[in-house]
Amino acid sequence: MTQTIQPAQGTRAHTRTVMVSEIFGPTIQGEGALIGKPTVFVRTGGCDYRCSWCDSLYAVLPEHKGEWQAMDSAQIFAEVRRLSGDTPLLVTLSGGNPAIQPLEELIELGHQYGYTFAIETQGSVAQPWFAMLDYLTLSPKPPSSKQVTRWERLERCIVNATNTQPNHEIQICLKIVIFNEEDYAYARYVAEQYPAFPMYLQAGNHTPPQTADKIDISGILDRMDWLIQRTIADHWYGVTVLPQLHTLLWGNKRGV
Ligand SMILES: C[S@@+](CC[C@H](N)C(=O)[O-])C[C@H]1O[C@@H](n2cnc3c(N)ncnc32)[C@H](O)[C@@H]1O
Ligand SMILES: Nc1nc2[nH]cc(C(=O)O)c2c(=O)[nH]1
Ligand code: SF4
Ligand SMILES: [Mg+2]
Repeated sequence: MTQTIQPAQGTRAHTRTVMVSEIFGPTIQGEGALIGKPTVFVRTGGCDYRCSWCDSLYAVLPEHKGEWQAMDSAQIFAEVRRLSGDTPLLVTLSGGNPAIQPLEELIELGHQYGYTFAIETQGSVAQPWFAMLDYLTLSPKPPSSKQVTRWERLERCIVNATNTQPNHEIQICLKIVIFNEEDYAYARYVAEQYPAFPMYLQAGNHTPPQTADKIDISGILDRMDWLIQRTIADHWYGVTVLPQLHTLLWGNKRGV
């Protein structure tokens, strides 16, 4: 799409705001490659997907827009600094889909103060600023989500992320939520396409906030047990199988 709105004369393009659903932490990263690491989350509002089992619909659906706030990077970073007691740490950008927000300035600002940045995104929107990230988690959605993967877009995310400055390194991984055999087959396919990237399989939570009042931890652990047996039966030893640690600890609670 061509840019139709030009900033007014004298207006710096960097005043673009980010739609924010919540900023919280420090807590631990509960998922994937950085599981257990202290982090502050910046959760943006708005998503181009509607996963059937999404656990963060309050950051996805337009009816929650009234709860979101348009913030500039200085405001977001001030809140990150306040929460972290001015001590640099890992900032995790999630959502919604954070890739539809202008986050490059926040990353640039945070880097100046020693903060590092990870993003969680489904790989449906590629941004040039992915190359500025320290960690990129691509979480393409399996059939149970009822979303359709645009493979060329996932590929574009990787191309953009690897187009780094000479002195910068980014770690890329894949994380796929699994509910059933079809999802598992999808994950096998993705791993085959991208053998260079570590693959994390995440046991799905079938009781996200909108579908049940109470979380079914033993059901999630049963699914994880099945998933472990499934990978071992296939001799798939390069994979890592994980739960959502925050879900085991704190259930469907928000802001943790
Ligand atoms: C809420 S999403 C936000 C970031 C981005 N939209 C994405 O999906 O990667 C963050 C992570 O939570 C995972 N997730 C969402 N709902 C889940 C559920 N019910 N069980 C397990 N993981 C879930 C997503 O697959 C994604 O890896
Ligand atoms: N502790 C914790 N870890 C997480 N990892 C990914 C999350 C997300 O919603 O993106 C999340 C979250 O909401 N909380
Ligand atoms: S892509 Fe992520 S935030 Fe969007 S609906 Fe799916 S799980 Fe939720
Ligand atoms: Mg979550």
